[in-house]
Amino acid sequence: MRVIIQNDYENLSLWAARHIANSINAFKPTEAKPFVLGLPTGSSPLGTYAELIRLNKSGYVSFAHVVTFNMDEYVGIPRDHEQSYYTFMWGNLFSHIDIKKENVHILDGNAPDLEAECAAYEASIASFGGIRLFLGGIGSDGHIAFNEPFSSLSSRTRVKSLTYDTKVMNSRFFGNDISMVPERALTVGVKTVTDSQEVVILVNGHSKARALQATIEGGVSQSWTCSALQLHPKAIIVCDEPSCGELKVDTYKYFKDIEQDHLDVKKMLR
Ligand SMILES: N[C@@H]1[C@@H](O)[C@H](O)[C@@H](COP(=O)(O)O)O[C@@H]1O
Repeated sequence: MRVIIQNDYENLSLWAARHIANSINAFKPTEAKPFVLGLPTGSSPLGTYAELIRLNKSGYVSFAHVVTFNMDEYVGIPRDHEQSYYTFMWGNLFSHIDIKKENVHILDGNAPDLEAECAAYEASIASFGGIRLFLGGIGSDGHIAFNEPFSSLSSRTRVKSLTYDTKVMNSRFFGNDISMVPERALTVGVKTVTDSQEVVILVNGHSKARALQATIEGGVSQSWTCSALQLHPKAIIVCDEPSCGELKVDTYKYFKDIEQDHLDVKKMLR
């Protein structure tokens, strides 16, 4: 596992976006060989998306041959609801870049048969040869996508009931009214994420400090689904200083030292 510790959220976002853009450029995608990118919602990726938009508008990277799969979607709210992940993704990224509409994949939380929808999503990912890079965030209880604590570490895309904690956290987007937060979501599984060739997870702020500690220093456990990343051959955690508060001093120093030549976001622009 690599851990990139940036001073603040802005540099975390620049690092992640430039890493993604450089990965797309190095892959040299074409229509026949698209770059397959997994994407999250939430507040964590907003800065990364803003920088990806800027890099796209400046001509540094193109999404013309990028295929995306989003991590999750609420069940039972209309697609055009202001809190649907569909609305979030088009508002915060897709409408501002040169991606083709047909290359965007988002789970349909209103599908008549939710299980069939999830199975079709896994099949669609497989039809593109799997995901090349999965970008993710993390919940304060360590969930990735909506893989709540005690989700199987070999889980696949499925319907999940949201925990009370997650509903409380997400109620801030629903007028602070927990009863307005959907009870269920469709989500890719832990294994769907860890099957990707590379996983990049954004972790920022004090509220994520325990989750970061569990991700890096804890044992692999279904009680912190983020810990499954320890078994991944190419996982990168991009975090800020406030989220490092629960790490051992030695752990912190180790990653600062070993990554010291890879932290300067200015040097990432080619
Ligand atoms: N399903 C999403 C996750 O994908 C996200 O990582 C998490 C953290 O959100 P935030 O980035 O706003 O802290 O929230 C939700 O539960």
